[in-house]
Amino acid sequence: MTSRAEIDVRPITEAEFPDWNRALNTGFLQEPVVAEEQLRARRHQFVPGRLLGAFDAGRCVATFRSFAQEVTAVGGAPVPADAISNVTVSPTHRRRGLLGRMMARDLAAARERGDVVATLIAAEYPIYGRYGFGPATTMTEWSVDVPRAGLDPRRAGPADGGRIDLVDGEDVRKLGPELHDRLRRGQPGAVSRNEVWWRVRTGALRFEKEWTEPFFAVYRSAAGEVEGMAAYRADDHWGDAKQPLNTATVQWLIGTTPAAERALWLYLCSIDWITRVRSGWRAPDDLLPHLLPDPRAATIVTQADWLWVRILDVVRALEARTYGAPGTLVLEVVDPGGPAGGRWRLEASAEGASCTATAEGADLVLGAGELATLWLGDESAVRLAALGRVREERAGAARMADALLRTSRRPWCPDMF
Ligand SMILES: CC(=O)SCCNC(=O)CCNC(=O)[C@H](O)C(C)(C)COP(=O)(O)OP(=O)(O)OC[C@H]1O[C@@H](n2cnc3c(N)ncnc32)[C@H](O)[C@@H]1OP(=O)(O)O
Repeated sequence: MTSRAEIDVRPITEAEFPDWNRALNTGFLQEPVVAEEQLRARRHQFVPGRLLGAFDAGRCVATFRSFAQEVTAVGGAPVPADAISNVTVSPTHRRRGLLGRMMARDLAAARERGDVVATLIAAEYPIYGRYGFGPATTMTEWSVDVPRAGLDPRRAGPADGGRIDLVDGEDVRKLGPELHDRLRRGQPGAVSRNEVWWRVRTGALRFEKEWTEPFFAVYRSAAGEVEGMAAYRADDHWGDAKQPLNTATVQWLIGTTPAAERALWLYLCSIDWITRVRSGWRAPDDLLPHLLPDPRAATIVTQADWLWVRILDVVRALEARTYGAPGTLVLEVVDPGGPAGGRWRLEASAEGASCTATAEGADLVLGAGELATLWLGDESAVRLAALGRVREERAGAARMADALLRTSRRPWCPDMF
C-alpha cells in the first residue's frame, strides 16, 4: 500500500474531472460510472483550484469541493462564505488523514481569499467539529395528516386576494432568483443560490440520470407581486377501499411574506387526493403547524442540525451582525492553530458592533465551534454553559451573551448543498 506521504492532495485539473466524479460517486455509494451527459452538466461546477482530490498511484481516491457563497448574518448582511461540499474518501483510504489534509488546505485558501466563514451540511454529526465547525441552524421536517388538520374542504384559494398559479421550469428560472434574493436578505442562515442551483432544480442541467419535473406553484399577492414559490411532487397511492391516499412532498418552499407562506401551505393541504404533506426542510419555528386549525395534525418526522459554520474571521463575523441589546462582552476563543483563536472584545449597540483583539480578562471562554454555534443566534450560551461547553469567567456573562446574540425568530438555511 502507498504510504501516507505519497498520496498527493491537490487541486484537480479539468482533465481529471471524470476520475474525480467516479471517486465522488464511489464515496457516496452511488453507481461509480458517471454518464457523459451528467458529467457535462456537473462540469458547470468546475472552478479551477476549488476542487481538491487525493491521488494514489494516479487514481483519485478522495474528493472535496468548495465554492463561493454568501450566508446571511443576523440583521440581513450577506457574509462571504467558503461553502464546502462533495467531501468523500474512498472506503479503501479511510482514516488515513485525507479529509484532514483536504480541509486544512481549503480553509487556509478561504482565509487567504478573505472569506469570513466556511459552511457545510454535515452527512454525519461527528465529522466536522474537530475542524472548528459548529452546528448553527436546525432543520425540522413535518408530516401533515391532512384530514386531521381541520381545514374547510370548500375553501377555494387564498382568502387575501392573492392567487396561486402552477408554472413550468422556465418560469421558475425567470421568477425564482429575484424572489429568493429577497427572501435571503431577510433570513439569517439563508445561503445564496447560483444560476446552476436553479437550472438543476428545473431540469435544465441533469446532475443525476433520473429527473422528472415536479409541480411548481407561485403565489402572487393581491397587488400582483410574486411573494412565494414551491416545488412539490406527489406519489400515486390508493387504499384498498379505492380511496386516494397520496402524499405531496415539498422539495422547497419559500415565501417573502407570512401571507405567501400561509397561501402556499394551505394550497398544499387542500389538493384533492392528497392526504399527507411532507414539508421538506423547514426552520424549527416555521409557521406551518399553526396555520392548521389542529396543529397536532403536523408531526415532526425529522429534526437535526443543518448548516454548520466555521468562523474564519472573528472581527468581520461579529461586526457583520446586529444584536438584540447593547452590551460589551470579552470572548476568549480557543482554536488551536486556527484563525478564530484569541481574546475578542465585542461592543454591541444600536449603531452596530465593533470587535477588537484585547488583552482584557475574558467574560466567556469557548471553542471556535461554540462561537460558530452562537453566531446565527440559534443556540443559547446559558445552555452551552450548562453542558460545560462554554465557561463563564464573570457571573451572568452567558445570560448577557444570550441577550446580545439570540434572535426572536430562529435562523434557517433552506438549502442542502
Ligand atoms: C460537506 C459534505 O460533503 S458531508 C459528506 C461527508 N462524506 C461522507 O459522509 C461520505 C462517506 N465518508 C467518507 O467519505 C469519509 O469517511 C470521510 C470523508 C467522512 C472522512 O474521511 P477520512 O479521510 O477517513 O478522515 P480523516 O482520516 O482525515 O479523519 C480525521 C479524523 O476524523 C475522524 N472521522 C472521520 N470521519 C468520521 C466519521 N464519519 N465519524 C466519526 N469520526 C470520523 C477520524 O477518526 C479522524 O479522527 P482522529 O484524528 O482522532 O484519528
